[in-house]
Amino acid sequence: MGKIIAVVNQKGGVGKTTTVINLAAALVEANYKVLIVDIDPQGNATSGCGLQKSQQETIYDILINESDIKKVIKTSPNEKIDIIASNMNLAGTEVELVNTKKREFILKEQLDKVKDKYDYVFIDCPPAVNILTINALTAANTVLIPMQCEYYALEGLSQLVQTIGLVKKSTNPKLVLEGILFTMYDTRTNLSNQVVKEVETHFSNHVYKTKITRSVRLSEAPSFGMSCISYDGRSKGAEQYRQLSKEFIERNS
Ligand SMILES: Nc1ncnc2c1ncn2[C@@H]1O[C@H](COP(=O)(O)OP(=O)(O)OP(=O)(O)O)[C@@H](O)[C@H]1O
Repeated sequence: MGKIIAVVNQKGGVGKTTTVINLAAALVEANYKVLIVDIDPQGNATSGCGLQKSQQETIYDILINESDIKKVIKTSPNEKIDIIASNMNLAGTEVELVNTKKREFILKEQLDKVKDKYDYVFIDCPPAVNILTINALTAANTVLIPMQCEYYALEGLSQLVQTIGLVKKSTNPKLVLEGILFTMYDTRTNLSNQVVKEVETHFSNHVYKTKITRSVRLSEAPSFGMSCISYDGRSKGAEQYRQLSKEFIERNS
């Protein structure tokens, strides 16, 4: 099948990487084949999966040096998730690709060579709308948006929807929304509940019923280079991402 999902939000620190790693880990636990593509120069998905950022070849080599994508794929030591690593080399891509023709399509052309080996491919995007994010949105079938329950998140969401609209008009007409996931959710605050209500009014079918609350285990796991599912499989964070994976699968079946 090889469905490609770009995990996107131009706002930083909203839980993109945490969602990519833990949703992927929950799907692998349920016997699905998953590839993570780290396209963020911060390389947090790379280190969070227990891989060194100083890999010999990374997504940079795929985008800039036309390296063979099959040779760049590594496997995370704990969860056995396939992953294409990233590091700071990627930070200059915008400038390096400036004279490259069809530069928005590089990732798509490369992923087309391997996607059918997987059930799902998740692309962890940087917190910006730049050539890396546009490559991800051009390669993707769908967009998954993690968001926090903050007032400004609503503004950010409408900007993101506009960006998706622009990509649909230019490089990827078939791109659709996979879902909106509330992260670091706090049921006790009125603001959280108001933001959820507002988003559900506009995107009712697309908002995941599963909400990810704040959890210490989820924030600790990356420093051990593993998902929360591997780090503490019985924790609340692990259970919530398993629940999300079930909802994700149901929607995709
Ligand atoms: N549910 C949660 N509970 C507690 N901490 C969380 C939760 N989700 C994410 N975090 C923490 O919040 C921080 C930001 O999360 P994360 O790196 O996943 O966001 P991001 O959107 O990928 O960030 P960036 O935009 O910088 O790439 C990290 O320190 C992470 O461990």
